Amino acid sequence: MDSCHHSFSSSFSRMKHFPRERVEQLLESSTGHAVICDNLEKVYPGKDGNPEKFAVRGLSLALPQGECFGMLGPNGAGKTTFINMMIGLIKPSSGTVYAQGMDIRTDMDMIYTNMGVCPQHDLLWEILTGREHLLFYGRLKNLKGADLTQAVEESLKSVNLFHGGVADKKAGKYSGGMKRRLSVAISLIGDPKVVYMDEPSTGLDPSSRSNLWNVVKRAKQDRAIILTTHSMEEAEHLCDRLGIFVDGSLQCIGNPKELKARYGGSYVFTMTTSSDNEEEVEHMVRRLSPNANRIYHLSGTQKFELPKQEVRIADVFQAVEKAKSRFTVYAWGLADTTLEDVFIKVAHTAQAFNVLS
Ligand SMILES: Nc1ncnc2c1ncn2[C@@H]1O[C@H](COP(=O)(O)OP(=O)(O)OP(=O)(O)O)[C@@H](O)[C@H]1O
Repeated sequence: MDSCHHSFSSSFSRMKHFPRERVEQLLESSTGHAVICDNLEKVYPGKDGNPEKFAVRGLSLALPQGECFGMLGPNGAGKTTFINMMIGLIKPSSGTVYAQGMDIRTDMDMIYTNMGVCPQHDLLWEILTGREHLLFYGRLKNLKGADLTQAVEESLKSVNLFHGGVADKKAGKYSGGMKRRLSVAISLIGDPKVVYMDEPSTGLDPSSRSNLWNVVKRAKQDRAIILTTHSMEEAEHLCDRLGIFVDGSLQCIGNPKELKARYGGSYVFTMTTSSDNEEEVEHMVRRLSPNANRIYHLSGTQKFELPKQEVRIADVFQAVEKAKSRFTVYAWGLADTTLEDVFIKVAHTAQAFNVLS
């Protein structure tokens, strides 16, 4: 699917599904799309007088091998429902997914041999060691004998659970970070070509998280990874493309840079002075950018959004230098849009639109 082909206004419309010929073309193409979602839908039946719930509304997406695709979205957007359909835990209401060309409606048994899952909460046996977990899951992936032993050793080394005998300690004794790394290792054993990871680094300290990111980065070279996350930092670090999922549909797709360029149309300018100079600061900002929008104001500290097409960074620096010669500036800053700003903007605007419609 083309990246970020939506304009902001049209992003509210539902993602169009692929025409049948396009799906067939993708399935046959030699470029090898690891995952193709074709107009996938899930409607939960209404219960106790509540109306039915459209959790996923006609989602179409194609992922090439070697790509890590990130799903961002507010709580309840439908990400888990989407992943649960792809891993065969629940059946779609309509549409389907092809993983490595195999259909989840008919070939799930075959798909399992080539698929890895790292669930949101670690599903480990307290009394089994890390090595035993990997041996078990390796056998499920049809590994045997020397191949199995080698795959387990490599896997333990890749997630840093090999040295010092940790591999042979019971998982019940592992720290949170070690359990998470083991879950990721389990999802990657047997070299699956499609891997789903649900919030892989939630709850990890910064150093364990960075270790885990390295594992994921190495792993994505020759497979497709779909991960959900609430961490913008993680999304930016790991994902080649991101989709922002709101109320059952993808509102936009693109790489982090594209999304920021498309949706982050403003700089954020902050300045702290004494309260007596606040008005002067506001005048200065208005002269720089007539359509500036004050978004924060508290005892001398003010924050403005400056539309990018109106301001030149050099002019901002010049204006600040001038201001400094007239009154005391305690602190100031100019920041570009962050992925978090993009997420909040897209999610809020789409939710507001859905409420109105
Ligand atoms: N079995 C069910 N029956 C009815 N409604 C459901 C069921 N499971 C989920 N839902 C509803 O479908 C919507 C999507 O839920 P889902 O768990 O997929 O969201 P999510 O994006 O994964 O959220 P989170 O980020 O909190 O994990 C929610 O409104 C939820 O209440």
